[in-house]
Amino acid sequence: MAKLQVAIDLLTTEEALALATKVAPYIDIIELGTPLIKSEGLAVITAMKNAFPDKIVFADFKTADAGELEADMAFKAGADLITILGATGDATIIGAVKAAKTHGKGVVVDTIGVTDRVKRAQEVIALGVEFVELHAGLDEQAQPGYSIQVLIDEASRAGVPVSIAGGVKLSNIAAVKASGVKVAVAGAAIYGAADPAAAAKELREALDAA
Ligand SMILES: O=C([C@H](O)CO)[C@H](O)[C@H](O)COP(=O)(O)O
Repeated sequence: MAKLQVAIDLLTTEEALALATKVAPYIDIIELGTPLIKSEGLAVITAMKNAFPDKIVFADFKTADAGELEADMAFKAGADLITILGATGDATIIGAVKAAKTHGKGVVVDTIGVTDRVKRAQEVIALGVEFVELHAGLDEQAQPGYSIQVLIDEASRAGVPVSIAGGVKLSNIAAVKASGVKVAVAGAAIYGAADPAAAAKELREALDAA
């Protein structure tokens, strides 16, 4: 069964907790977006884990260096998963995996900025990461001609555990699931909806039905 992850790209702990409260019944993983963590610091991780101890709390650090140190910081604050950039060197990923093993937590590699996402996903899985996020970030999504189909095609041939992030919404979540992903990540489709709870419920139902 594919998991549903809500990516919270809001800027305050108060807003993030309010959104999570609305959508928690329908989602498995609560992602604290990079802008949110930069705005609120490690305290937002602790606040979210304390409020939702049964959810997987995902700290989108996008770490590029000092992997062991930054992962240790995130896990001590309450994160269950942390992202490390796939574009960085293996040593940073290996360090984060070491910290994850110490804490009994996990590392996700984010392929933002990686040219050959499938090749890099296959490489880093061998380093002990939980799964790889095939990710077109907000800036890449804004480029003319962007289509999530690229990520769906990559997931279909990855052959390793992956998630897709980059414009997941109701109209494409069945195709995202059919590609074999472990996790479907939806940000704006939930936090930008007029009724986030209804949007999360529809995505959950579509994911489970597909
Ligand atoms: O990770 C993200 C981005 O880099 C900003 O932090 C987004 O949360 C991710 O792209 C998912 O969001 P949507 O594309 O809006 O679904």
